[in-house]
Amino acid sequence: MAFFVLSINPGSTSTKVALYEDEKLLFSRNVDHSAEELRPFKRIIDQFYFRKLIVLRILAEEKVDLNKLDAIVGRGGMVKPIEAGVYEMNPLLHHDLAKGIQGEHACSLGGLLAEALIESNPHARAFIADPVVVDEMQPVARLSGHPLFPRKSLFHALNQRAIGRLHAQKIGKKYEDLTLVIAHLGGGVTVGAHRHGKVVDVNNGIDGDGPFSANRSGTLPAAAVARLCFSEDYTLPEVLKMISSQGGLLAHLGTSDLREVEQRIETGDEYAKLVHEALVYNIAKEIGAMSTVLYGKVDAILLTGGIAHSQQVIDSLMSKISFIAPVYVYPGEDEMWALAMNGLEMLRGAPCKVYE
Ligand SMILES: Nc1ncnc2c1ncn2[C@@H]1O[C@H](COP(=O)(O)OP(=O)(O)OP(=O)(O)O)[C@@H](O)[C@H]1O
Ligand SMILES: CCCC(=O)O
Repeated sequence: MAFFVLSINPGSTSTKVALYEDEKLLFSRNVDHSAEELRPFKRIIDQFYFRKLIVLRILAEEKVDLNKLDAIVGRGGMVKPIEAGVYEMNPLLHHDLAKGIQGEHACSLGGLLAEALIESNPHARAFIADPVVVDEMQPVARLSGHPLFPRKSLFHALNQRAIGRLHAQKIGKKYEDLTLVIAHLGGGVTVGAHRHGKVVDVNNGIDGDGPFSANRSGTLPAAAVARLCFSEDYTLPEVLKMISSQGGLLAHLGTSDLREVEQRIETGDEYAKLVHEALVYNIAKEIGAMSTVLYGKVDAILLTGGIAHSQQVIDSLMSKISFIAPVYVYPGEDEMWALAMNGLEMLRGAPCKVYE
């Protein structure tokens, strides 16, 4: 008997939905959200009905009967630090996703949407898989320069691991046997040091750590941020938004769409060109840093995420990092497939992890 599994992936700039019949993709849809469209929502949890309507509209257009689904797997979520794996929705997981106990991120809506959409279908199951809070960091990587501010593992765990596995499969090896630097270049940018199947260090993509991205600030000069916080010109939510959703390309150029930035460069916009160069420069620096975490013994550098579609970014990155290790480009992401396959494994009887 075939299983029907729906994947839902709310990203910071998009909502992606895909349906699989066992391993076969039936459809995949992506709806982009402009910064203007998302601006009215004070908190990400406030986007729940907006995103739910988008998913329902896609399902109606694709003529999908919710009662025919066996599982929905949502990307998750800012819950407790947990090991990699698949977790079935339960009341505690619902609570922690809705509250965003480690902060706000669009992906927290994934599990909540999965759960809400199976409400009228008692035979279906709702899961999250390899959430952004997967934490395998080595002890030395957890220390920042002050004990009050330990470094946290918050990254594109699902896609980084899926691309690591895909690459290993392509070269006929096991992911667990490789050392890889994997850079996810999307709405957020995270660069992970993967040592034999564990992500031993990674920049925290959302809290102001590492390169800036489409809409995140990345690392900022700490003292300048502290002064701004006490200037009384900004509230805490405003400063947090600056860091996690209104920084990067968006703050510099008023758009989080790299395609638009590249069009502006073509029309001679010098500032857009400088920001584009700075984007690449900072990503390259982080890749260099993660290569030292692996003592320079890097089997490959893998570039993935929406920004990896840009030939301009790839060419410019290559010139800075190809001396480290062979570079492979996997544009976009394999998250939809990874979500569905994780759900399928559970339906076929694999043990599911319990969030507690
Ligand atoms: N063909 C392309 N050329 C250049 N840039 C692109 C292309 N396609 C997408 N992008 C850029 O990629 C970024 C979005 O990447 P992506 O879709 O991976 O983000 P997301 O899924 O919303 O968030 P995240 O990846 O952090 O979960 C945007 O800046 C977008 O303009
Ligand atoms: C917290 C996951 C990484 C990102 O979206 O930047």
